Amino acid sequence: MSSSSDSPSSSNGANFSSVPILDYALLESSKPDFIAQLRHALINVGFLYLANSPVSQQDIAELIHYIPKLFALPQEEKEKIRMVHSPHFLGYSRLGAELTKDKVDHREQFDFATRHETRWREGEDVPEYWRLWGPSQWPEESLIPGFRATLERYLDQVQALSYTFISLLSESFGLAPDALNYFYDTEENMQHRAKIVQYPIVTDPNADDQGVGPHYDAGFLTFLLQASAHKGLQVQNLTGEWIDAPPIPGTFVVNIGKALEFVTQGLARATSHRVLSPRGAPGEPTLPRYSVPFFQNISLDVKLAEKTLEFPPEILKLKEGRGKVAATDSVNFSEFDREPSGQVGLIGRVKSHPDVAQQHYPALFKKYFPEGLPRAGSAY
Ligand SMILES: O=C(O)CCC(=O)C(=O)O
Ligand SMILES: [Fe+2]
Repeated sequence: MSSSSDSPSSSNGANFSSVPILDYALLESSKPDFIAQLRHALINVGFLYLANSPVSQQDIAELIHYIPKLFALPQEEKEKIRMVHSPHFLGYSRLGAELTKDKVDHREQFDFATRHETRWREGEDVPEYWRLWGPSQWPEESLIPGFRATLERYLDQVQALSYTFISLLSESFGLAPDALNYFYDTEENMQHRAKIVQYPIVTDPNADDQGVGPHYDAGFLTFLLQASAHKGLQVQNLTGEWIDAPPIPGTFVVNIGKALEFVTQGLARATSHRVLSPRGAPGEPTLPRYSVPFFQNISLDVKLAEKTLEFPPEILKLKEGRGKVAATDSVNFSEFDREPSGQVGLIGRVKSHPDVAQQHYPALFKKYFPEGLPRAGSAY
């Protein structure tokens, strides 16, 4: 892939006006160039497109083909796998179930995750946050045959890519490829999450256009598949301007979560982003926008402040070139350094999905919602 926006010099260090495109094939032909472009994108932008990844394009096409069918399932079938039935916060969420910055997000979604048997057992002396991870809820196979196998195949591949990518990131910051392994558990004790999201078209010109409000992702890396042709995803640059990140077929959008920003001492930027609802102009298609974000997690038990990575001084200096990062609004993540990451994650989920918490985590529910169930969860 060639584009004027993929060279490190095309967006200046202090700010950015487009999201860089990295070509995974460059790893084979010229690894040092790939690593240099990656370093630039991580430090100065915090967002990048990844073209020619090893994830099978055929599997991606198959997954995309299933998405409208998933949302078109009878409402009662979707309700059968509502998130409220899952102590692992996996399953279906209706349109308008979540708030970001006190406004309703105009999206409907399913939360799925990579295969995992929960390690939490009732009555055993194990941390409650272990219960955060466990099996997904799947729609009835006969209603959408092959969907589960397709999604699992996709998640396996994105999971593998996410581990490779984190070792490339370590190299780009002058560390050994396995320097970040400390933050993961053994493979069978890890679980990563994904959502399949539908953003309906908003036709009323006066209606609010918040698909999802401005936020940071929480974990290490996000791999976003934009699964329809709509624009809508936007990324905030250092001066606060919103930059479009339109779908580019055959690519992932990769971005950094707050936990990775923390452990890399701010070298890898977590960048604020949002989605505007697609607008239905007369004569234009009325199909919704679809996306599939994959969130790479870290070990539930790890405390971020336990491990200080030693970056070469010349790498740390590169942060100076980008100027001051605007004040972050990271209320949700302030406990990261002191608490096990699973505890931080559990509290975040409880706040976002109070109905699930009321059902499965009554003590935490009481603590965070002493007045009872609010109208919707509030993520940020
Ligand atoms: O749907 C998208 O394009 C982005 C979604 C997102 O940022 C999120 O769910 O964290
Ligand atoms: Fe996000």
